[in-house]
Amino acid sequence: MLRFDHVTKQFGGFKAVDDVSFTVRPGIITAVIGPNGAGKSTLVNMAAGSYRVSTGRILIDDVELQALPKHKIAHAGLSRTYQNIRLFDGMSVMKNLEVALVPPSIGSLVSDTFGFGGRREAEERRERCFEVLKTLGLAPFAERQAGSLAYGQQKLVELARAIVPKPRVLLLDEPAAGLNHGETEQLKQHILALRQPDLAMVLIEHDMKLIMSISDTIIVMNRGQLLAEGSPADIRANIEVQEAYLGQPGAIRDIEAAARGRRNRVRLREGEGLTWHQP
Ligand SMILES: Nc1ncnc2c1ncn2[C@@H]1O[C@H](COP(=O)(O)OP(=O)(O)OP(=O)(O)O)[C@@H](O)[C@H]1O
Repeated sequence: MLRFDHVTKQFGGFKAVDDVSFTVRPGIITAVIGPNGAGKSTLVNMAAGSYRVSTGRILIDDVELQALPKHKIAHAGLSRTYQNIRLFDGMSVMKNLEVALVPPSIGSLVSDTFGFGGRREAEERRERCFEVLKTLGLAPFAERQAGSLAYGQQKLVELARAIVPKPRVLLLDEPAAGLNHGETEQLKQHILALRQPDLAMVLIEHDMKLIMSISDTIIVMNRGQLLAEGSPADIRANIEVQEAYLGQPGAIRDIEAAARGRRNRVRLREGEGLTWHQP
C-alpha cells in the first residue's frame, strides 16, 4: 500500500503539489488524472525519490520513503516508468532489464551488469528478465540494442524494466503517450495482466479512453490539489469533473468554492461514492 500523507512540493514560492493525501491500494489500478501542470508527475517524482518532499510523508506500508535515497526506495518495493523513455540506448534490451536487478549494496550498476556476482546469480537474473520479456512479447528483442527498437517497443521495455524487481508499488507515468491505437490496446492488456493482489499500481495518463477502461479508482488533480476521487463511473458521470479536466476555468472556480465551504472531506453526491476534497 502506498500512502501520500499531506504531501506538499514547493518550487520556490510555487506549490506544484499542495497538501495532497490519498492511498493507493494493492490489487487494483489507481489512475491519477488532471490537466497539464496539475502536479501528477511531481507526485511520482517525489515517491520515487527524484524530488524531495517539501512537507508531508510518503509511505509504503509503514516505511517512510521521503527521506530515503532512490536505491533504498527501490529496495522498499517501488518501481516506476518515465514520461520520456530513459533506456540505455547502446545496451541490449536484456542488459537494460538486468540493471534493475542490481543488489542495492553493490553501488555500481556497471560492475554488476557486466559481471558482478556468481554465475548462478547472473543466470537467475537473466532467467527473471527473460521471463518478463516473454510476458510482454519482447523475447525476440532480448539481444537487440534498446535504441534500435521502435518507439512502442521501447515503451514496453521500460515497463519490463520496472517489473523485473517484482515491485509492490508500480508507478506508470504516461505509458501510452505517443503510442498508436494498436499499441495502446496491447499496453492495456499488459497492464490488466499485471493486476495482482500484492501490487499497488498507479497510472498517470491523458488517454481518457484507456483510463476509463482499466482503472478501478481515479484520483483527479488540479493545480496541485486533489480535486476528487471515485470510480470511473463516478468520475464520468460528474460533469463538473469533466469540465475541470477539460480546462474550463469557471467550472474549476465553482468546484473550489463549493469545496472550500465544507470541512475536510465531503460527499456531494452520497449515492455515487464520489469524494470531494477541500482545496
Ligand atoms: N523541477 C521543477 N522546477 C520547477 N517547477 C516544476 C518542476 N517540476 C515541475 N514543476 C512545475 O510543477 C507543476 C506541476 O508539474 P507536473 O509535471 O507535476 O504536472 P503534470 O500534472 O504531470 O503535467 P503534465 O500532464 O503536463 O505532465 C508545473 O507547473 C510544472 O511547471
